[in-house]
Amino acid sequence: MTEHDDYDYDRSALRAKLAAVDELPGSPKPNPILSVDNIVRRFGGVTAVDVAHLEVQRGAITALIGPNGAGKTTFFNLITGFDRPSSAKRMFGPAEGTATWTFQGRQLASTSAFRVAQTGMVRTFQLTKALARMTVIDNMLLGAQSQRGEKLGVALFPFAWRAHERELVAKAEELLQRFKLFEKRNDYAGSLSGGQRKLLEMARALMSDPAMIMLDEPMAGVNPALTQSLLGHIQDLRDQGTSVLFVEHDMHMVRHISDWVVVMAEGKIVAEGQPGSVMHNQAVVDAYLGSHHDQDLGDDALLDEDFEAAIEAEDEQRAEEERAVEEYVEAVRAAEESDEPEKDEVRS
Ligand SMILES: Nc1ncnc2c1ncn2[C@@H]1O[C@H](COP(=O)(O)OP(=O)(O)OP(=O)(O)O)[C@@H](O)[C@H]1O
Repeated sequence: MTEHDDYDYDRSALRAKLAAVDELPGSPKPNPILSVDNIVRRFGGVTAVDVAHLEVQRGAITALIGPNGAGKTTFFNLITGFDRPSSAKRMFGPAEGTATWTFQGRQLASTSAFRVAQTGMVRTFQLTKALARMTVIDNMLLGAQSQRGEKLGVALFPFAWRAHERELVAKAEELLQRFKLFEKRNDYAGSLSGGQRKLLEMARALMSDPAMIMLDEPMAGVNPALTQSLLGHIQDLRDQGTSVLFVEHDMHMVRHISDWVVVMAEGKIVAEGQPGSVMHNQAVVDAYLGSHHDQDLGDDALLDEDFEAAIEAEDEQRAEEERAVEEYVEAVRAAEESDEPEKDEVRS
């Protein structure tokens, strides 16, 4: 949770400010928590992300939408340190802009996922195989680790370390109660339903009191009974001081809870605006229609080739993501080990 004085706890005041923002790609915000410039990511011949400028308003629930393959997940991976931008392409003359992004005024380019989380920008990530084999409570404690390094003294004094551990378990249990997962605390995370996994991913991210939480498709696979409570949780987070950036295909959710919508297509930001108006924007209509009409559906050979390439890219993407999450978990564990006093020391 952020302690910034300039956080708009009053949502109508926030919306009034956003109503005055130009509905144009890259438009400046009155109080940005995140600002991104010149971020490009290519996979072979595909330019997955090519964002010239984007500002995300502090205190807002911002939705990032766009057709399949628009680059939303890749963009998330880049700014959270789970992926690296492609190096700037040298043209004749000066280099093409260098990727830079700042979060709460801190430069984050070339920062590892673990360090990014320590700055307060925390994303949810799916349960990889290793995480699925851990219990629910252990998943929660893992979520707290990005914060531990900052607690000076905890690493040095065993009594402080023990008290801190107790504090973390209490906090984890409180969050599990809030997300109705307490009864599952000792179950393997892999045994949870799709909706419960989403709740765990969110609860885990909240262990470090992030200033901004980033949710990748929070509604995917969630049954209707849980939808309402998830929406409620997200709005509560905002009201209590956490800015929210989320990727979602479910337009009902986007309209229902977001204060601002950013639209991506073919790697670029093509529109921004308030949820009630942005979908009428011509660039958005074109992006969504274009995504279904740009293939020659009569050419079976082309279709097969495209299909195979798409499947391959998806497999590669999944494997990359799994690798990045495992790397993150390793970094967390290494930090944990260096924090943890020797067992003898703890007993003494
Ligand atoms: N690791 C990878 N290897 C190859 N291509 C990739 C990889 N990751 C992403 N891509 C490609 O980059 C483009 C953008 O993908 P991305 O998943 O970021 O889009 P998206 O907007 O999140 O899509 P969706 O809404 O379908 O999840 C796609 O063409 C995708 O195939």
